[in-house]
Amino acid sequence: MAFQRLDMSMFHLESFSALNLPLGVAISPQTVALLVVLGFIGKWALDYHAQSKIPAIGYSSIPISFLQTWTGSKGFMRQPIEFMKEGYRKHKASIFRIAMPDQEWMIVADQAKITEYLSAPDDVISMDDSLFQTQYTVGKAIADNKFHVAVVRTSVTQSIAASIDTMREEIRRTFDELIGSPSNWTEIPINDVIVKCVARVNNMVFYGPELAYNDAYNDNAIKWAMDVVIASISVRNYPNWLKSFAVWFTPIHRRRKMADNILVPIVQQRLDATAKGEPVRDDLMQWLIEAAPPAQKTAKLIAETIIFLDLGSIHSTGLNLSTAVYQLAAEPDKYIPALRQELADVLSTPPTPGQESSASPQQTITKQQLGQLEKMDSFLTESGRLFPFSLAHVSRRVAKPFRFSDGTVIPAGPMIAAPGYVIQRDPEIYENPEDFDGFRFTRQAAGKRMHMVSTSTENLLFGHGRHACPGRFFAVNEMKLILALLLERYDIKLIPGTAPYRAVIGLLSLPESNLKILMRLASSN
Ligand code: HEM
Repeated sequence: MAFQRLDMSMFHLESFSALNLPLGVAISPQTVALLVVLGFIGKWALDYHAQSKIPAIGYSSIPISFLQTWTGSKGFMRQPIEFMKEGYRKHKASIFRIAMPDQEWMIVADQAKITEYLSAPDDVISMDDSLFQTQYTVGKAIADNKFHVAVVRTSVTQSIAASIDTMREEIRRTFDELIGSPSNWTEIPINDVIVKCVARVNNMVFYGPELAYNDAYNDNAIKWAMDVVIASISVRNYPNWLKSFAVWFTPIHRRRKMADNILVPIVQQRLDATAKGEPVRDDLMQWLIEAAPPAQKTAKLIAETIIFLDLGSIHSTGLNLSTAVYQLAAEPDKYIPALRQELADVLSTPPTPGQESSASPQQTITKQQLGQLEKMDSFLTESGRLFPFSLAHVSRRVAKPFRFSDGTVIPAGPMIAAPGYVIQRDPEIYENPEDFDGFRFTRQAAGKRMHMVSTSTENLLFGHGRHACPGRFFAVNEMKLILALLLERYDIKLIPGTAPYRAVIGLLSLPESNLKILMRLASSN
């Protein structure tokens, strides 16, 4: 992006002004300035030549790169959804460009091309220099080591069935504490309840009671996500070598220190116990310790990985579920009786023997039964389809020039993404796509049914391809458990005169998280 280049040039200009070449040839500041300006113009010309083949949305027609992107970004920030729709309508079979204030994005509308760029090697189309600048906001170890991805995909997923009793117990405890048993309609800040519930359930299952019942840690983990967003926006335009320092001046620095203070001693205890061969909890902390490469097996680096996983798991699960609950509260009569009936039917059918070997005899619901809740699955999938968090999905950085099979070249530098929001509202893919149709997916033929955990280029909530979210199996079971207990225990509806709405800021689309709903004990309780 032009602004970025300009800043870099200014920086180089200052440091070169003191430069003396060998053999006593001194370069005057004027010469350096001229070289930098020529370099800037040359690079701009090359970039402009390479990128101008990709059609842009909302750019001015004046052929000056930074003026074009500046106009484009001003328009995009004002009407992001309209820009995305326009790009998709005009270039559905190809690629279009949009500008954000800090950088340019290549939006790949064609589904075959989405598959192509997702199949490119990581050093060409990279996840690392990502939207959240994780190597600076969370820590470099995360960017360098990916062992946690396999741990989540395998060990966490395999542990779901055995964790269900613990999860349900924590959900019940959180509901008792934060909602109680109101016999009359009572206003409840449901998003707060759900996010706290998810934080507590995850920390209990993954790391044990010491973290799950540490309010300071949970509170920090909940606020962590927003501070990472603020920090990533603040540091993105600095040169890479300055970003680690710039992060000190953002709120994430204080939060990271606080998390470290709590976490590092706990992880250290676990490392010591493991080294001495003492009995330890069989949980995510332990699986991470076991999977970490030797150089990564320190309390500091394991703690960093835990913080990163908190960041990826708590808010995404919480906000997705809150979005679905707002929809439920908007149309309680249409959906609540049918979802309760399905739950009752499934619970009255005993699990197939042998399929739930890890379920305890007193378990109230099993993983197998959660999998049979087709209406609930469809309801959650529909909520994710219509109300994703972002207008752009599977976002990556083009680290090296990338050539599509039709010859289109994307130069190194910009972000690349798929327009998930508009794809998921495409009438050629979904009938009446702008309507919330909670049981839409139950009408699909059994073998071809889209489920919440399915990923495809038409359903991008959890990403797609080899980096698709490895925690989605855990997240979906957790969401179903929370929703099932909510339906069993409470009636819900919107406060008259209110309606769920979303704030769209640039590429982000978030639910109004302060919206309260009315809740009371269900009439049958
Ligand atoms: C509803 C909840 C969740 C949503 C919507 C979600 C969404 C996503 C998305 C969109 C990606 C990027 C995929 C891509 O670009 O292709 C991702 C990656 C990831 N998610 Fe999730 N996630 C959720 C829950 C979780 C949970 C519970 C965990 C851990 C227990 C988790 C761990 C991860 C990890 C480790 C990655 C990085 C994968 C990689 O680098 O290959 N997520 N998630």
